[in-house]
Formats: sequence, C-alpha cells, structure tokens
Amino acid sequence: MNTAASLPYDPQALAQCAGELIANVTELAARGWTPATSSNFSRRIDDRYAAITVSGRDKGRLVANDIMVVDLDGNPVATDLQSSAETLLHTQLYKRFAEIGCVLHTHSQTQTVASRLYAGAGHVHLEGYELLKAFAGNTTHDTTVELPVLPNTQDMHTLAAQVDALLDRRCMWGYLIDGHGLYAWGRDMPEARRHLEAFEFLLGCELELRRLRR
Ligand SMILES: CSCCC(=O)C(=O)COP(=O)(O)O
Ligand SMILES: [Zn+2]
Repeated sequence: MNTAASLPYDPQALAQCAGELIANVTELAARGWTPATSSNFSRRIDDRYAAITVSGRDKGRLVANDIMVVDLDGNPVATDLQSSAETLLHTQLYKRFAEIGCVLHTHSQTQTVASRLYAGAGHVHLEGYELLKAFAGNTTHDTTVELPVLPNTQDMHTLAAQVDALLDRRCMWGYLIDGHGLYAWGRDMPEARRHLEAFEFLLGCELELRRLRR
C-alpha cells in the first residue's frame, strides 16, 4: 500500500485535478458528448505526472476512484487500475509541450458525423467565424483554422505518431479522428474546455451549412 508520503506526486495536487475533472466532465457528459462510456479526460499534475480517467468508466458518473495517475510515458503510477485505452494520445501532448495542462476527448454526434464527412479531405476548413477568436492566439474572425481529421486505428502508437507529425507542422488546439471523436487541449481546464466547445459549435455550423446548401 502507498502512503501519501511514499507517492511520487503531490496527493493534494491530484485531488485538485480530480475535482476539476469530475466537475467539468459531468457537465460535458450531461450534453450527451460522452455516450456509452466513451471519451477520456486528463489534467497535468506536474512535469512528470498526469491525472487521467480510468478506462471504461461511465464519464457521466465519475467519482474520485475513476481518476488515476500516469507518468508521461503513459504508465500507471501507484495503482492497479487501467488508464484510458487512449492514454498515449494525452501523454504525448504533455510530454512534448510543457505549456499544455489539460486534454479533453469527446464523442459527440456532431464531432463524429463531421469526422466521417471530412475524413477524405483530411481536415475541416474553418474560416470567417467570430468564434475562431475562442482559440488561444486568435484575435480576429478574419483567419482560418484547419482542424485535422486522422484515420482511426486501435494502434495507439500509430495514432500518436500521426499526431506527432501534425504537431511538427502547425500550431493547433485539436484534431478529429475518423468515425471516432475530437481531441482538444489547452493550458488549463478553462482553456481546453473553451477550445472543445468552440470546435463543437463550429463543426455544427459547418454541418448545418452543408445541409442548407444541398
Ligand atoms: C466505448 S468507447 C470506445 C473507446 C473510446 O473511444 C473512448 O474514448 C473511451 O475509452 P476509455 O478506455 O478511455 O474508456
Ligand atoms: Zn475515444
């Protein structure tokens, strides 16, 4: 058994991250963005560890036991619990960018439908929306954001390598996975959530425009 003194991370910092994750994920789940136990969420604890959801848990009913700690290679720390099947997609971002503090992954219908429609193009082109200012660093609607769409695979190392290659090329705050859902991140929970909500809204606009133009 691990006592608080023997843990390699600050248990109070974990408790704070877990509380923040539970409160925010409960709200996101209430919107229907995490159906059937899908989705996963994490928060950086420090420069070596992150708090992340346990695999397979109902994200609409998270409690403290549904949050565990992994190192930035995705290994569980001081627990027998199994972290999210997609842990590597979280930890690769924390490992590479010290400023990233929160990663949110959801499976809303809007995100999933958009990922199917734009998989062929490889990205969703977002342009001219006032809400583009929700993305950190954007100060005008008069700009473009290309949201990448990656092919889905159960091989997280393959998926992580694809993400890594994209991160080489451009500054970005999220990506879609075909037939799967959306990853979005930020420096902290409020920023990651703002980015997630902005992508959800803008993808909804694009889908509606497509419908109206048919
Ligand atoms: C039933 S959802 C399939 C797995 C998935 O895409 C997901 O987001 C949830 O996986 P986790 O292991 O994090 O619960
Ligand atoms: Zn998923």
